[in-house]
Amino acid sequence: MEIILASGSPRRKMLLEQLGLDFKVQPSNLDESKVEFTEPSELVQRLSYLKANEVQSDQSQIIIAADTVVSYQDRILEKPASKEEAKQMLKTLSGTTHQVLTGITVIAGEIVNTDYETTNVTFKELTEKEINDYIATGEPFDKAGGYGIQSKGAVFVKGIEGCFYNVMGLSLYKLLQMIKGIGLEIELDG
Ligand SMILES: Cc1cn([C@H]2C[C@H](O)[C@@H](COP(=O)(O)OP(=O)(O)OP(=O)(O)O)O2)c(=O)[nH]c1=O
Repeated sequence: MEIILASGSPRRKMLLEQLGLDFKVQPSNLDESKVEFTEPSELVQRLSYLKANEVQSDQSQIIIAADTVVSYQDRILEKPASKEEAKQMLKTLSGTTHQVLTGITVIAGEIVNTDYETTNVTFKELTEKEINDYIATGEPFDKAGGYGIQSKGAVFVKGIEGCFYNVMGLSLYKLLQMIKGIGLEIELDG
């Protein structure tokens, strides 16, 4: 069966490559702003499903899609659209613990499996200069919450509770569980 990663995220591609799987990348064109939700977990699951569903063109494919948001108290932080927004996000996250939620959908023919994973991330107190310097690296703009734990944003992270790869955008543990959950065997290359 052909495996398709329905994502334009270079991190998700890298993570899936880590498993040695043979797959194609086909990002979805979903307009993420139109989706209604009550809980962040509902949002990420729904978006992952809609992305996967949009890309599926053939019953013989296995489609994998995901969506990541940062949640702090009653706010949802997606990708910052401007320097100002990135600054506000990083100020919000400074010295606190927030949640990173990633919804994952696996579709194989008519079988659909959607689930999500949460990781708690604790940031150190950030100074104005640290925030400005970090924004100047350009890193925040394609990442939920305005930081990347896998790159320079790592220096802000005091600790995490849960799966690291979930913060990067795709928990490999969860994905494998979900693939097995729908009765598929994935062979990891030796
Ligand atoms: C919090 C955090 C997020 N991210 C990234 C993962 C996701 O790529 C991105 C959240 O945006 P998403 O909308 O989940 O994904 P995307 O737009 O990059 O790609 P696609 O919709 O095509 O699948 O934030 C990191 O890389 N590191 C981090 O520490």
